[in-house]
Amino acid sequence: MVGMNLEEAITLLRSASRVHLEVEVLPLNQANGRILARDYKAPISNPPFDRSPLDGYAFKAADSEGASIDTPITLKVVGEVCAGDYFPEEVGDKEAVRIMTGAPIPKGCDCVLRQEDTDEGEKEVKLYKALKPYANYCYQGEDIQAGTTLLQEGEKLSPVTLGILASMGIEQVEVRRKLKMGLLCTGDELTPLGQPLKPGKIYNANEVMLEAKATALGIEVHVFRMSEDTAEQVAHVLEKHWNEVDLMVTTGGVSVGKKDIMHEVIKLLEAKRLFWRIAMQPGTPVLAALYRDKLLVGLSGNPFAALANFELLIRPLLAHLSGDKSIQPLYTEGQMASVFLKHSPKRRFIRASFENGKVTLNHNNHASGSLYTMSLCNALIDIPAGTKGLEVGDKVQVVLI
Ligand SMILES: Nc1nc2c(c(=O)[nH]1)N[C@H]1C(S)=C(S)[C@@H](COP(=O)(O)OP(=O)(O)OC[C@H]3O[C@@H](n4cnc5c(N)ncnc54)[C@H](O)[C@@H]3O)O[C@H]1N2
Ligand code: MOO
Repeated sequence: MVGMNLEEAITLLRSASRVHLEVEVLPLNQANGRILARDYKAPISNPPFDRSPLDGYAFKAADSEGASIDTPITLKVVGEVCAGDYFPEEVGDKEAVRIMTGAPIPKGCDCVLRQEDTDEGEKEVKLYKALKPYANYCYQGEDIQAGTTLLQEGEKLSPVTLGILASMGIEQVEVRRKLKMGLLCTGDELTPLGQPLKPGKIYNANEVMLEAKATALGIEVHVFRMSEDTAEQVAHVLEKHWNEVDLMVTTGGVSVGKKDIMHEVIKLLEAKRLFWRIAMQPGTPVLAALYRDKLLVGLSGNPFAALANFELLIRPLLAHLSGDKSIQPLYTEGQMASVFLKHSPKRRFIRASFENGKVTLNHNNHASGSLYTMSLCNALIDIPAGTKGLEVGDKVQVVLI
């Protein structure tokens, strides 16, 4: 079998390079999706005070004993408290305070009766229901106790965790800076968007696709271009921008043809080649090297192969380097709802749709140069080497993408 096992390649890349993501301090509204650089403890309790969960009346539960529709109990209303206010005095026996949802429960009260169970009186209130102590009573700190470890270093911030930090009055967070990935698409045939196609030329599909893919994973993508497709020019561009990124990904020029210049680029840079070729199809001819402690990974130029290389090899690497485990590829099991007749002498990944455990092939075009048929797909089927074909009902491993 030509090439390294995919999992071994991932392990090798992960262990070959180390990046240091410095700490940044960001306001909460810019920190969604970032990785925390330290633990966060609760500086205050939440709620910060005992509060009412209802609009009604607060009083001592003992004063409502025996109250019912037929035998109401009357209490004197000594004041009113809305959310945002507080009632400054202690409430005495046989007294009640008109209280709104979210308002602090005044001293001397141990329950809240909803206004629907009263006559909603202003000066006096008739209670139609007896309450037990601490009925309808939200305790200080029942959500979060001051001092609790809320979030831990390495956690990824989400809208919910940002909301929790905000509820604690925390304005800014210490997070790791984003991982920076350089992206350079090689190939003389590539025509920038907006320019007419000359004979033999094509538009650059990989650049925008991989930039969008990596950006969606929370990576800061730096796109580089070269003026001519020569090993010298590519080596020059990579060298020039090497310090701006944490790893560099290229596409094209990794196979065996005359213009497969990435092999020469590695030599010119005097980078250490880690491997060439992975035992997978598409995307076999991946080339990886280490240069000044950073990785250079050259993906196949064929757009579907570049996508498969990105999802299966680059994505686990980005998860490792960025510290964001949530961007790991998601493997699951599915059952074939279509047939795939081809023999797979190599480990093969084919595009498919995965829904409710069923794996469907939408078409027969699996060519690594065809991207269009990928547009309806959300998964890759991982077909082990030596598989004769897939029948309806066969169990398969799928990678969700
Ligand atoms: N004699 C052999 N020829 C090939 C072999 C082999 O083993 N022996 N391997 C084939 C396989 S498999 C693949 S995959 C390709 C990989 O080639 P490269 O990674 O070197 O890529 P290129 O040759 O530069 O391009 C391949 C294909 O993709 C198009 N392309 C390139 N870049 C882009 C882009 N940014 N956007 C859209 N399309 C792109 C390019 O025009 C070519 O058609 O090699 C096989 N050959
Ligand atoms: O490895 Mo290539 O991507 O099969 O076409």
